[in-house]
Amino acid sequence: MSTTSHDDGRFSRRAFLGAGIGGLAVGALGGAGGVAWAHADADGASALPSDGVPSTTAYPFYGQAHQGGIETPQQRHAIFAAYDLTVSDPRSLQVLLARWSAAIAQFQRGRSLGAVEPTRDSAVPTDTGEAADLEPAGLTVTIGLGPGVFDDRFGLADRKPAKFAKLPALPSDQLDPRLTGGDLSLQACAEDPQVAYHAIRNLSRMAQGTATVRWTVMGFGRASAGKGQTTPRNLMGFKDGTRNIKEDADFDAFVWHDGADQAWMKGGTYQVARKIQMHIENWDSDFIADQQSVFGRSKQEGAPLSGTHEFDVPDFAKKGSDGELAIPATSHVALAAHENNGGLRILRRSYNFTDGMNENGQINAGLLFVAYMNDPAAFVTLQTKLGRVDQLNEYIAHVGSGVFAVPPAPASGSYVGEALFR
Ligand SMILES: C=CC1=C(C)c2cc3[nH]c(cc4nc(cc5[nH]c(cc1n2)c(C)c5CCC(=O)O)C(CCC(=O)O)=C4C)c(C)c3C=C
Ligand SMILES: [Fe+2]
Repeated sequence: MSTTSHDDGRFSRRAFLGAGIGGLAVGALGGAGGVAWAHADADGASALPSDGVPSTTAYPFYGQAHQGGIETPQQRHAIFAAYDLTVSDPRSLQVLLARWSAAIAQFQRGRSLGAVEPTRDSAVPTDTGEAADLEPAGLTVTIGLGPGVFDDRFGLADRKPAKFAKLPALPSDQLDPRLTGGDLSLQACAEDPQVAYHAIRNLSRMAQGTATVRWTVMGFGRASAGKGQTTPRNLMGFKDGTRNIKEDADFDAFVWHDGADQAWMKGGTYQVARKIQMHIENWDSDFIADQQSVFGRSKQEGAPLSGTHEFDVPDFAKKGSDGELAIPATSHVALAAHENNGGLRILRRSYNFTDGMNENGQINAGLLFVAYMNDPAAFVTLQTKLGRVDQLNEYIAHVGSGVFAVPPAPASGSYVGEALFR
């Protein structure tokens, strides 16, 4: 009996996919052999890496050392939103942070804000309802405070952490002002995109009269790996996140704020978000040797060009038989590696995004690069170097940008950032 079709001759979805890859596609390519995906199962059907958390997972919001969505195993989907505050009194900001915190605690438990179907005919539903029958899906919503929170509007200037400021102009920046900055940020991540969407939609609704959405990015697939997770691929087809921060000791050293200059930030961190457009058509027409040179890694395995396996430690001094460095000095990893940056490291928690096609029919897609670190200067140092000479620059453009201070998680009954106002 065939393992790829039903007895009645109907094709199963798996069989259809198998035929597409092994049959139809091969025919269309004039007989070129297909390559089995790393996770293909016995009958050739593609099985996705199964390292997402179960949909019933509900992460606690209160009483944690850190907000969720940072060290949390990276969920498959994300929506990032930056907001402008339209008020200028600290009380309104406090109320918004308190209301957001209470709502996020509900959402992370898989609950709605209130009745989806109120009993009174004239009542407007508090919750929009699209997550009513969905599981919590490992939702985390992370709140960040932009540099504007510490300007003269809210009387909080003396609470600004010493290292926190707007990002400076960086080499190769092609920032669109409409996708840049923000007084507040929300990062919603979940295994179900509708759960993340519901959170941002309802939190934005709650902000009416206090804050307006400035820019958003809808991430549809994780493009970084956390501890124990399979390394996913970005839209350039390369494994992304192989050498990410994964150990607790590295989180302590490079991610968590020690609260030394501002006690309210202890256990918090800084978030850098960049919307990075990819010139995908150019990339797709580049030859493989150049693609691998750009990253300094092989495409299929993700190995450093000095080695064989994904997790081999890169040898940046190794030369090939031609006398050239195996990992080019201007490759992305040679420039970004901690070995070549005085030990400096950041946590990457990025997502692929697509905005469809632009008016010229070109694919409008890229990387929602999100990174966490205990000093934003780490990003500035790396991006100053990358922006100058990274081979990758030919294929990308940084179009959106924001930096946010992320307070620790609130105690039970409190709210994110409460200690800032004490
Ligand atoms: C300023 C920091 C970084 C930006 C911006 C950035 C953009 C960016 N990166 C990729 C793809 C890959 N990056 C990889 C490694 C890597 N990238 C950074 C930093 C930035 N990347 C660091 C610190 C590292 C680790 C370097 C190392 O220690 O070896 C990799 C290789 C696999 C991995 O280790 O993750 C890929 C692939 C894209 C596509 C991109 C912008 C669109
Ligand atoms: Fe990178």
